[in-house]
Amino acid sequence: MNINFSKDGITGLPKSSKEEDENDFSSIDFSDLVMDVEIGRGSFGQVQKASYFGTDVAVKQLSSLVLIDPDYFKFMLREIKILKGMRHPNIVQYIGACSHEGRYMIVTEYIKGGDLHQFIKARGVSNIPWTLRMKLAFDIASAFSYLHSKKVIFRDLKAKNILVDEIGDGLYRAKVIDFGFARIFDGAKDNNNLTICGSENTMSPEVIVGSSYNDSCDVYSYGVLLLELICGSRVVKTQLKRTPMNAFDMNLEKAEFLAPESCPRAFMDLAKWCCSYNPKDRPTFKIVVEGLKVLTNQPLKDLPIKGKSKPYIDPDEDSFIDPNDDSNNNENNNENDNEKNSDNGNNKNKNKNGSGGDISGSSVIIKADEEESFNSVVYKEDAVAQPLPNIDYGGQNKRQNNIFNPSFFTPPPNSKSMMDLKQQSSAAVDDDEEDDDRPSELLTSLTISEIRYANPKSFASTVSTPNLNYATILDQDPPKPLSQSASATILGGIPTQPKKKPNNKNKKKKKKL
Ligand SMILES: Nc1ncnc2c1ncn2[C@@H]1O[C@H](COP(=O)(O)OP(=O)(O)OP(=O)(O)O)[C@@H](O)[C@H]1O
Repeated sequence: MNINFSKDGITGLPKSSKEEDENDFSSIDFSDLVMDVEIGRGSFGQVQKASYFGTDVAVKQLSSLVLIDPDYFKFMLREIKILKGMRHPNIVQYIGACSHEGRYMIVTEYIKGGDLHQFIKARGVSNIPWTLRMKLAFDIASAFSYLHSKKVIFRDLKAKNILVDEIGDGLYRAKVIDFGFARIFDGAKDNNNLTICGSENTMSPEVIVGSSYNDSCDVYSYGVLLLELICGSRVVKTQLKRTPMNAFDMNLEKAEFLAPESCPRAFMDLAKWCCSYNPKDRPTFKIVVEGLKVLTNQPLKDLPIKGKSKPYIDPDEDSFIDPNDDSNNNENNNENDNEKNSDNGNNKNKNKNGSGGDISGSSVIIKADEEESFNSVVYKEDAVAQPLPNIDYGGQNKRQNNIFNPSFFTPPPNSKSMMDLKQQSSAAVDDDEEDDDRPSELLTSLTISEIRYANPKSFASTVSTPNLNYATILDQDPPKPLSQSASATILGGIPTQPKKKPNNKNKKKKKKL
């Protein structure tokens, strides 16, 4: 196995050929696994707990659809290729792979906590101490800083792909799972025409509109995740929903308004910085890690807080929200209620053994409709990458950028300045060979979430629906294929003036995928 040396030291993943990756399927003998209960289910198949020589492991089984579409196999091989090169305390540890009766499996360490989405939901975000929220944010940033240093883009960062491992009394560690969409990224060669993939809530604007993108798309998704840690997932999903009307830009003013008063100022600014519309304006994970290290090393009481929000007029709602009105104070009431009221006794994700899906002892329920927006989607973009549209906010077009190079992080003594770090981290790329990212026609006309083992009917109907793709998620009526012309359709709908109030009465029903 070759290690790729560069002038910065050892970077990149150990290289392996397709054959070597395929050979990994015999690195574990299936008969050595004692299979236990199902602990999760995703777009690619199911995950089961198992015992491997007495140690708990998680076994992700690829559905037999690999036999229909070799692209699944390609995604799985890529997951193996990337995972097996990873050694980081905040990334799930790969153990090996095997095949049995035509089913392919990836074996990783078993993480007993549930995912971050459930974690927030079960507790109510306002009950999670800021120190813990920032610690989890630090863990995730640390994992991603490592991933990006290995030239890996993850492309599907969302709360459901972060498991929260309880490592002691009240101590937690976040771990990144699910490298199904991860790929090795050669910036010079690759930043055009990468597959559009990710999850609706957290995809960066440039990915959604089919623009060229690079590893900073992960930073954007991380910013959305930070907003979930600050305001709660439901607030992000409903009140900060991004739309084609503003080119999928996040309304950071509104986010500022919705964030609880007690949120550390710097933590909020970090979330906003990561959600910068223009990828170049976002920090690198290296910078984020440095910043969060400073924040988490200080006593919470020493950190300036965000404080009361200024009055805010929501252009979407055309209504005035008074932050001093208690009924609007999400910190005191609605966050908790929002998160908990969504429980409806129908816990799709709860583990059969009571672990994983249920950290606090109380049931964790995810409504079916709520779960939809967390699904991973993939779409093949045949057209030339679209430029990221400019947005004119009528004199406020610096809205996203005015937090660039923020002064809130006080770098530790002797550390490099933020700008130095930013410049350094955009350093040379390695020359790792990577196969074409594009999936085949069959896969690309589907959302991966539709292709579930458990739902062969849905799969069959999707297969016979040509051009079902991301465009159908975007309130387009009638749904149009996101080919060259469809991209133009979406981009053409973007106003160059401040956002106008949409006519809610005539709002088209969103087509679910
Ligand atoms: N190592 C692990 N330890 C414990 N639980 C796990 C582990 N890996 C996965 N799971 C559980 O299985 C679920 C599905 O896993 P994973 O996200 O890898 O599947 P997927 O098919 O790639 O999902 P997606 O639809 O997000 O692409 C996770 O949400 C989690 O609950």
